[in-house]
Amino acid sequence: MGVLDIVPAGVLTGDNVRKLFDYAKEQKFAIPAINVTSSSTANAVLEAARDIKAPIIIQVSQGGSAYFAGKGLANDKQQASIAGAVAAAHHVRTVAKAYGVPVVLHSDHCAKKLLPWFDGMLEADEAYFKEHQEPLFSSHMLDLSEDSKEENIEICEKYFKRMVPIGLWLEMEIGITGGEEDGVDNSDVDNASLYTQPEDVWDVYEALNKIGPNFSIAAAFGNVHGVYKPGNVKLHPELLGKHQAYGKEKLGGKVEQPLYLVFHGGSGSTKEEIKTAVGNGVVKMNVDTDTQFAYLVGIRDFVFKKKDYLLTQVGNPEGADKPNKKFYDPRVWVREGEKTLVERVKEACADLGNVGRL
Ligand SMILES: O=C(CO)COP(=O)(O)O
Ligand SMILES: O=C[C@H](O)COP(=O)(O)O
Ligand SMILES: [Zn+2]
Ligand SMILES: [Zn+2]
Repeated sequence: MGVLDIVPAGVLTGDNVRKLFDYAKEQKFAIPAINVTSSSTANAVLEAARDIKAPIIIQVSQGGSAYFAGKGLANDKQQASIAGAVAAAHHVRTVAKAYGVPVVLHSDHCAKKLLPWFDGMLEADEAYFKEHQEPLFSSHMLDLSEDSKEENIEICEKYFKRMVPIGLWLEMEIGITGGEEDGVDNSDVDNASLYTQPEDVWDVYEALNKIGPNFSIAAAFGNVHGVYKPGNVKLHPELLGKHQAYGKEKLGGKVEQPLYLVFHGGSGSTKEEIKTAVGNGVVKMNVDTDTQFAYLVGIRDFVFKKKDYLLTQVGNPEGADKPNKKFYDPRVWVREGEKTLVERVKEACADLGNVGRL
């Protein structure tokens, strides 16, 4: 039995998202969530998943969404981020089935000041639901981790009540991911906020579970966005086991790992840290910085290697009259970045045990 016996290929919504995460938890693997900024990066992620027969998560950040629509657009009211997220979603929906893999289509961190972006996406989900009986996206993240726990939970409850009837999954953050995300600079937050307490995770679970079961929690265990020199980041994925044990006890011992947990700041993590996290019920690991770098590598190497073919439209070491079109065509040099990105996505899947799962 594999994932395709449980859910179909293409973008998953509603209970299919939970079925996929349940299967992952049961089989002790997790799915990487790769941030994309263009059809090129989205296609490379799908290509990797197809090649290794794995489900995949594609996500857009608020800044990535704006980029998807075009940096030349104004974004003062989040209009570019809304349009870009919707465009990315339609693109992924259109091609995902052709790649033959199940896809969770997700939006990343949304802090309080970015809620108009969330509202715009939710309106697009509701409109899509009216026509297709499912939302446009699979899931969205709310990140009120900078606010008080009470306010964080309250805002999540409010949105989750609107998301449940149309079959949207909610990811929320409690405890803070360090580093930077969408202009929210968390590089100076106090150390305790980087490690969420089991009681706080339970409070979130209890509140949201009253509304529906389709939600996940990004509990902090020292996670930081970005890649820093070794030793700078102290990840404690074993703490996630404590959240699961606390939840199990509160639920009367009936459910072994009641929480769906999300690992932020996946880039730069060791294989061992990733393994421990997955063992403790992480079903999704976000990777952005490492895949950004991977996308550059292929393009960078191509440009360095073919430099003498890229300086003029006509004329290269093979002759002054030789045209260089087949070197500067973006389908050639951007493709080189796609190839190295494909390989990095495959590596993330392998680290998470997400290979040959279809
Ligand atoms: O958590 C992330 C996106 O939400 C990705 O973090 P990294 O850029 O550290 O991989
Ligand atoms: O939040 C972390 C992700 O890496 C998103 O980054 P971004 O806001 O630069 O797109
Ligand atoms: Zn955050
Ligand atoms: Zn993150």
